[in-house]
Amino acid sequence: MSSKKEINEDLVNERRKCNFNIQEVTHIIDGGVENTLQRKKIEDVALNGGASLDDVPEECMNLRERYENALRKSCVYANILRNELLEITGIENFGTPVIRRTGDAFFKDISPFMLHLGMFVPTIMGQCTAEQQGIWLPKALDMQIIGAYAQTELGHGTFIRGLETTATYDPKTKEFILYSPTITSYKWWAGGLGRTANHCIVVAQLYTQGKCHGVHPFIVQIRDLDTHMPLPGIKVGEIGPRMGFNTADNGFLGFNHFRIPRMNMMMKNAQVLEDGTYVKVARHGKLTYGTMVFVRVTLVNEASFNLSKAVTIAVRYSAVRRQSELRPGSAEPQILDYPTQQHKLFICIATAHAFQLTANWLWHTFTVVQAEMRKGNIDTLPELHALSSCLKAVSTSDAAACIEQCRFACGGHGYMMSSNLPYLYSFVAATRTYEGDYTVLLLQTARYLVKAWEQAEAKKIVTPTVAYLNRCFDTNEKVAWTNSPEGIIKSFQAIAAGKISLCVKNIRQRIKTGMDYEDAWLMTTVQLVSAAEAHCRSMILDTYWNEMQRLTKTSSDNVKMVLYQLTTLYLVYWALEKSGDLLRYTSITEGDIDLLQKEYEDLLVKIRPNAVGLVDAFDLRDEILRSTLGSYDGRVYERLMEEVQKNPLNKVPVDPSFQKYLKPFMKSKI
Ligand SMILES: CCCCCCCCCCCCCCC/C=C/C(=O)SCCNC(=O)CCNC(=O)[C@H](O)C(C)(C)COP(=O)(O)OP(=O)(O)OC[C@H]1O[C@@H](n2cnc3c(N)ncnc32)[C@H](O)[C@@H]1OP(=O)(O)O
Ligand SMILES: Cc1cc2nc3c(=O)[nH]c(=O)nc-3n(C[C@H](O)[C@H](O)[C@H](O)COP(=O)(O)OP(=O)(O)OC[C@H]3O[C@@H](n4cnc5c(N)ncnc54)[C@H](O)[C@@H]3O)c2cc1C
Repeated sequence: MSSKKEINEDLVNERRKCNFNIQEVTHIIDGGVENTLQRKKIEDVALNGGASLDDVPEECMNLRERYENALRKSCVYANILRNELLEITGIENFGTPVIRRTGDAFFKDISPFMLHLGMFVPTIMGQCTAEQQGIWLPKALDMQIIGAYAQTELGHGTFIRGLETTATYDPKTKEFILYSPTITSYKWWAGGLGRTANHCIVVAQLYTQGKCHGVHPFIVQIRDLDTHMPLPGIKVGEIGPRMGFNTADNGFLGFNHFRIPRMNMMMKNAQVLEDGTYVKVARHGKLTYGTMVFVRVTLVNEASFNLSKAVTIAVRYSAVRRQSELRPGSAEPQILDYPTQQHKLFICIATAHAFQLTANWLWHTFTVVQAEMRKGNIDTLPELHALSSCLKAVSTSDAAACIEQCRFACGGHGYMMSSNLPYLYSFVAATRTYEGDYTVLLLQTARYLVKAWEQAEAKKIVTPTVAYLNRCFDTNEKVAWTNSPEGIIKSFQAIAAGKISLCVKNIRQRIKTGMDYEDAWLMTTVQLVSAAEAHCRSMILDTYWNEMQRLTKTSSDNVKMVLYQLTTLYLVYWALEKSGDLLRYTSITEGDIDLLQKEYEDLLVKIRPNAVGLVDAFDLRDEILRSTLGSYDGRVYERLMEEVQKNPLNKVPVDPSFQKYLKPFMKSKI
């Protein structure tokens, strides 16, 4: 066993082998040297302030202890956030992913404040008038009030128009009356709502002057600010243990004719005047869904970040772990030397990069669309919605699959909570469902693609992200296959165009047989989901390749080389995964596929010496990784043993239940 301060010898050797400048890659991932410096500064402040490393692991606590512990740490963390971190970033950047990341040093699971910061505050920013923001925002940012986002109900999550909670305007008292008419109308799932929040945003059907105007957001105080008792007319509680998110106190909420002032309707996009007149302010009906678009955009970043943590853990562990023998009697190899292990892991490194660059690009697109909308131009919103929907769906789904692969790569120890891989998986698995389920969001993108196809058919110019449709439209022939990054990207666009074309053809054929449009659409949805996924993959491949080319223009040769290898690995991996589609929509042959397979295997060999360097370049501090398997020093076995000492079950040599149950049972006669 190595002494405490020593770094595992295999990891030392791996780092010696690394042939590129790790810091350079870190700067690329962070988006520049300045960003790296800023991130490090934020981490120093946040973590030196006392990142609460628990004496007892969170997973060894009971439900109540876990919640209380999470709340205790949330208060410590929020104090650092409001007193120190916001000064560094500026209040306008309070939601920056860099700040969000430091939270992981405090919480293995989730903070009960996450939804306050992640949705309550952004909704006030996005859905309130300037006057309303003046009232709510300072209190929310200073955490004098703590909020949740209660949209989903027991009966409806996806179909927002089907929500049942009502908000009926009473002009006599100038109040809205909130009511939960059925069991299925109870709000369900909102994070932070069960025990922590004293306010929440409630999405409800707005009634005024006898007419329903659809769903609108309201800000509602649900608990007394002093006693924290639920206010009369409010029924609120925790929904119970779940696969992850167990310290987020996800809650339920019902209203019994609960009154709120008129001005608690969030009035940026629509208003109810004192006399009850309904006034629509926004030029687009779906602007009330704005917070969801914002969070979907941020979730691509989340997918990348969480995957980078998982693959850092799995690659470091694979360098330390030795198992089996290649030849009788030979020394046991590092498991990272097995090509099958490299196949599991290197694609995860590349995927984390691909999503990070795509997330940055998407965030930039989001800010441009926001700026346009502030000027009154809403033309680019449908494209943003289509983009954010498919990128959220595919990135969260792929990240969850990759994290699970990282767990497989760590064998039995990956199944330990202390590896952190189960936490990462359950967190990211939820992101595939919340903020819009995978299938549902891909179908939203498909709507956009079908319209874009019809525009291309009518020889109209389509928006930039589907511009390939104009080019592909007339091709009845298969696209010529070329094995180059550009060739693979072009082929993926051909796959997407071919699939969209087929969907349109099938919808039209079904209509010809007498189906109405809705049924024809419904019957084609399996293909529509596949078309939207293909479109999304072509976008990710294109963005990853082009952004990496741009970002490495001035890099040193070895950095250029290793990042080129990784980007190519990603392109070739997906070409192989989708070889059936390539055979269908391009001129690729079986021989070309054999060559791709060979190229893929060669790339694994080339990347192998730099694998540890590549994960080190994510520059994830041990406090943020929180893994017995993945720490920088590679003291895997020592940490697993240390963790055992913290397990409350091991505090006494004989468990009291022995006397209570086991002994009497063993002594009893059959
Ligand atoms: C410490 C620092 C912290 C910093 C914070 C960082 C945080 C980062 C992490 C954040 C984590 C947050 C945790 C979140 C936890 C989870 C929260 C939730 O899940 S909240 C609830 C979310 N719910 C959903 O997402 C529901 C999904 N459903 C929908 O979005 C919609 O109902 C629907 C799009 C599926 C359908 O809506 P509907 O009204 O029925 O529309 P139509 O299908 O009829 O479409 C009509 C038309 O509108 C277009 N459309 C739909 N949505 C939008 C939109 N958002 N924007 C623009 N346009 C939209 C649609 O495409 C149609 O267009 P058309 O032209 O007619 O085809
Ligand atoms: C951990 C977690 C945290 C959450 N936090 C919050 C929160 O803070 N606030 C909040 O308001 N909500 C929250 N939610 C709720 C979340 O937004 C919803 O669960 C999510 O939007 C999915 O909706 P649903 O549960 O109604 O699923 P459903 O819509 O019932 O989906 C079930 C299945 O039906 C399919 N399906 C549904 N509609 C269609 C369709 N039109 N076409 C094809 N297939 C369809 C789906 O693909 C899925 O396979 C949270 C959920 C989770 C898991």
